[in-house]
Amino acid sequence: MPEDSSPALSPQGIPYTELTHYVNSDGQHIFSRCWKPSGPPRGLIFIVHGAGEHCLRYTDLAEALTGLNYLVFSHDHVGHGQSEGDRMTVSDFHIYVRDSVQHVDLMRKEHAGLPLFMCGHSMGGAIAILTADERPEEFSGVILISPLVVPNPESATSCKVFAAKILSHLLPNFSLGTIDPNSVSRNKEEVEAYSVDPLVYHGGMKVSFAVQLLNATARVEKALPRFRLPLLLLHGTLDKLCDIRGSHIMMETIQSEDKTLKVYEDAFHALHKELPEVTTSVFQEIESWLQQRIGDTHPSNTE
Ligand SMILES: O=C(c1ccc2nc(C3CCCCC3)oc2c1)N1CC(N2CCN(c3ncccn3)CC2)C1
Repeated sequence: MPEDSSPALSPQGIPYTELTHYVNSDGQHIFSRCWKPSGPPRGLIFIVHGAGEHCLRYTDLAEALTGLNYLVFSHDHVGHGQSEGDRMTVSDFHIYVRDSVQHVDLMRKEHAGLPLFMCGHSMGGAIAILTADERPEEFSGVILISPLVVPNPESATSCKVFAAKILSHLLPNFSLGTIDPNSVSRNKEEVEAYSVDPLVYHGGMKVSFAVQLLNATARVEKALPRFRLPLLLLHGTLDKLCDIRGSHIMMETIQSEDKTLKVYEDAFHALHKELPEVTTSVFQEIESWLQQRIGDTHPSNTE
């Protein structure tokens, strides 16, 4: 039987030969994106997106950072956006961490010696924490926007968790329903943009995926006492998806001496896609935090 010579296609039907990508250790094509500054980069920033979304949703943040001479890179996790894999499905949460470590290694080969920061949102925050736990020596700091650290106590009671784990074995694709984007951001334009984005997964969360998110929170809990990197945490008080309590627990548990928690009163989950006054502040906080921590040792940092 001749080998199949037709090019691999993205979920949207685009040949991967036309898309920037890398191939993960399961042979899956992972869509990747790099935003480059006009001049020599002074540092690298790896953006880690959350569940159901994709890396191109971080273009605004990436372009703000390239304007400050950072090189920004990201990818669509397996089963998300333009990467291969069943939609918002993963057999083990560690696959997201493994693929992130692979992308960091690929970028390190091209940009050795530059300080590297990670910025994760929601589930992407959990991936960032676990990636930092695997490769702490790689990173100069971590920025977390409403990270998934502990499950929301209302949505993950011990009874619901037990039921989810049983159901996950019997009916792994059973849908737990969808997230109402109006509960994630007060910005109606952002809600609309998210709701019509064809690269976003708009289906319900499978119970097997929710169990993987629970597994992630358990692994994060074990990793926190080992975390000692410089940290900027940003969280809204009215986050109904990832409880701000998780960020307070992180601040109390980690070994980092350099740690900052910026709380946004009355803000919802997607702080980087919230009301203009919130999102503007989030971008400014990130930029100034990076500015204070990027060593001036690198020639491009002497500007
Ligand atoms: O990573 C997540 C996410 C999604 C669902 C989750 N459920 C849990 C619980 C479930 C029970 C077990 C314990 C974990 O954690 C989640 C994290 N993301 C990224 C976020 N999305 C939401 C929609 N977005 C949005 N919506 C409106 C306007 C702009 N962006 C983009 C970000 C949600």
